[in-house]
Amino acid sequence: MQSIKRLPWILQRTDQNIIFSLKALVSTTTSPKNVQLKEWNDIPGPSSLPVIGQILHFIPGDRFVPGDLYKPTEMTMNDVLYNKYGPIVRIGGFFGLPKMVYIYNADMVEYILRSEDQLPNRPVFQSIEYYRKHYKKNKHRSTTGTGLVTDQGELWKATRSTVNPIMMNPKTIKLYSNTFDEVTEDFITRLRSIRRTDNMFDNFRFEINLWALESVSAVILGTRLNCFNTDIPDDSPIKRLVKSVHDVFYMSEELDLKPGLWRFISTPMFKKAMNIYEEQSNLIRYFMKNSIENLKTQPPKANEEKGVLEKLLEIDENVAINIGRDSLFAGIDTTANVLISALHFLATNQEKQNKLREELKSSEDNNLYLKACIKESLRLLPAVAANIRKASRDYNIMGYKLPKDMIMVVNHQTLCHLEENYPKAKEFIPERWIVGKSDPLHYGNAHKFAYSPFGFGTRSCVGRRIAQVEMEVFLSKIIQNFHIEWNGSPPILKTSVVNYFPGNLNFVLRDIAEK
Ligand code: HEM
Repeated sequence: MQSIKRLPWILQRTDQNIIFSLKALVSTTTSPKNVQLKEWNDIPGPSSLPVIGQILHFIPGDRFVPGDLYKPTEMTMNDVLYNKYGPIVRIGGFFGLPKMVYIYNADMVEYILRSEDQLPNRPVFQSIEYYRKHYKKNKHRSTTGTGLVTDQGELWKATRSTVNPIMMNPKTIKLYSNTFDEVTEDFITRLRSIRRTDNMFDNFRFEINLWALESVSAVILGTRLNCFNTDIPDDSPIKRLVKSVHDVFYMSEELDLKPGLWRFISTPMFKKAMNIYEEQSNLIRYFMKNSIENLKTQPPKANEEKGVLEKLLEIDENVAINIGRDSLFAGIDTTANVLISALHFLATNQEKQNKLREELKSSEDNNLYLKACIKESLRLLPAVAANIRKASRDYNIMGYKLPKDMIMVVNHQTLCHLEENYPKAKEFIPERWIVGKSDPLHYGNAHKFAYSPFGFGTRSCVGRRIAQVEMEVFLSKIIQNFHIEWNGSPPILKTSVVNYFPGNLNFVLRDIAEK
């Protein structure tokens, strides 16, 4: 039954209207008017067979089956696509995977992102959107706003304009600097208490995720969750939530970014995903409810600037809950994974690590090198490899006609790895963010749309300022307390909804005093 009910929703989604600025429509053309535009099918891309489409590229390969997009290891899937097919690649249109174009040309990226900046439609989390809006067993199903991650159009705009002045306000976010300091100091105490005799950890990733949850919830829930207590059982809401963030990203990748029939029938993967989304939704509601109740029982603070949750609650409790849900989903693995990659780059570039430590020891308080290390980590390994938009009109891109509703994946990770944008592109060189214009390494020599780790424009990351302060505090305290090394073979990058290094994280953390 579910299959019959779900299909009209998908058709309905493709109808969703986006108001598009006529100015953008007429202002840019990308090929002369008299040239006959080619169709989507003509775009280069992995070979396709009748009925099964490109599926053979997505399954393990051997000499009869290409399999080149099945968990590529040496290169990310984006690098494989760019190297094989060039700056525009056709993917999808089979087995429920919608027709998409992947774009690796910075001028085109700029053109698309600027054109789609009125009411940008980012159709990434379709299975989560389905859960939030349509899944019958969802106890808190809403027919009105479901959050920034899953709403589109005017509904999205209404929430975003409510939230922007609060979450994007540097003064409000600065209020949390001391809290982030305390969180990170407590984290360091925990690291010391659980560190093995070889100065390594059983599950470093989980520890950083706990730190990320503790930090972001200090803002979003207005309270400390005390994630670092050593006696928290494995089935506690805190540990279940951290696990669920990873599980939700994993399920979303399986359903939303890969071929699959869940859009038509209830596959086992679909059922599993709905249970996982439900678990996360319940957990976040549990934390939100506790925080809201606590706030209501506290006496009003005289002359004190109100925090994010208080401000949101004054406007609308539903918006506060939706933002809480999105932030605890989008603000944990992202921040944690960027910091893991920053630590890895610093561990494998000891002279840069020492330089950073020297800066932190000095009396300079602008921390230019610290900020440069974070930018460089985001360049080499952004948490999210690409930004995604659904076309609000027909496009003419590099001689191809991309019809309205086409999903356009505009990549920045691959653009950041090109020498034409960043000389010595594969090397970790934080200095490129500091040196003057005359230096060939100067970041400003790159196309300005090569680097956009937090997205673009009105739909860019709403947690960016929070993440920025969190990451600076984390990295500065860790580097001042520990000498970081990496023990073992280099990690392999997994490109998913969020990039990460799967498997064990072999960091060695020695106390600075020991060195
Ligand atoms: C280093 C950490 C982070 C990175 C790299 C990152 C990156 C991104 C990117 C690329 C987008 C999509 C932007 C677009 O489509 O143009 C996004 C959206 C979003 N992020 Fe982040 N993010 C980070 C941390 C956070 C944090 C800490 C929070 C919450 C406190 C957060 C909440 C969100 C939300 C709610 C959206 C959806 C915004 C909308 O659609 O209006 N993110 N993020």
